[in-house]
Amino acid sequence: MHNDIGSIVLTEEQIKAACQRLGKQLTADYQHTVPLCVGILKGSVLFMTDLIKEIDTHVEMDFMDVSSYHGGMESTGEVKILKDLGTSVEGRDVIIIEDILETGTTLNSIIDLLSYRKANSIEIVTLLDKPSKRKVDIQAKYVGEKIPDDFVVGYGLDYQEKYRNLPYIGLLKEEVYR
Ligand SMILES: O=P(O)(O)OC[C@H]1O[C@H](OP(=O)(O)OP(=O)(O)O)[C@H](O)[C@@H]1O
Ligand SMILES: Nc1nc2[nH]cnc2c(=O)[nH]1
Repeated sequence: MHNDIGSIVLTEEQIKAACQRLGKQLTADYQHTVPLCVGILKGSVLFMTDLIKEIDTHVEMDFMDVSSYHGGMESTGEVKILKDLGTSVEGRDVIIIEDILETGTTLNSIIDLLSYRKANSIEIVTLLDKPSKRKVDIQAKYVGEKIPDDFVVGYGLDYQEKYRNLPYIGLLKEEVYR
């Protein structure tokens, strides 16, 4: 598996530092409320578990599975809800936790849905942000790292469902795609 990686984009140490920094900001910003952290499956699982350990105040967690990618590398623009929340968001302060924000299609539809369900506030935390690929005007308040327009894998992010268990984020060698 490691042999398929051509270069590293974020090391384990850089990921840990990003989680610590974001965790501190969230601790300060959510002192007076108990936010509902919503992890977007499956990519955000590794990031969410590391991030919430760095939040030093009460939080609750739930998950949604919303898919706009179907095994390849390009967004189809279609968003399907595969698994919905088990918690009501009405009146809640929601923190959406994502591994990557790219076109914004996925988060845009989730925000629309949670607003319709009357969440009190909705903020986005994303480990990675690819602003150059944005199609929808959407910004994350909390960003781990801005990255260029390359397809990354690892730490939750897959290529054809593999590489999610890499502890760092990297680029695949060209030959892996052939
Ligand atoms: O900003 P966008 O262009 O919408 O892309 C970002 C979304 O794409 C990935 O999810 P994916 O649908 O691949 O599901 P996965 O997390 O289960 O791999 C990623 O986890 C984000 O949810
Ligand atoms: N694995 C992976 N999924 C994505 N979804 C949106 N961008 C990416 C990316 O760069 N890598």
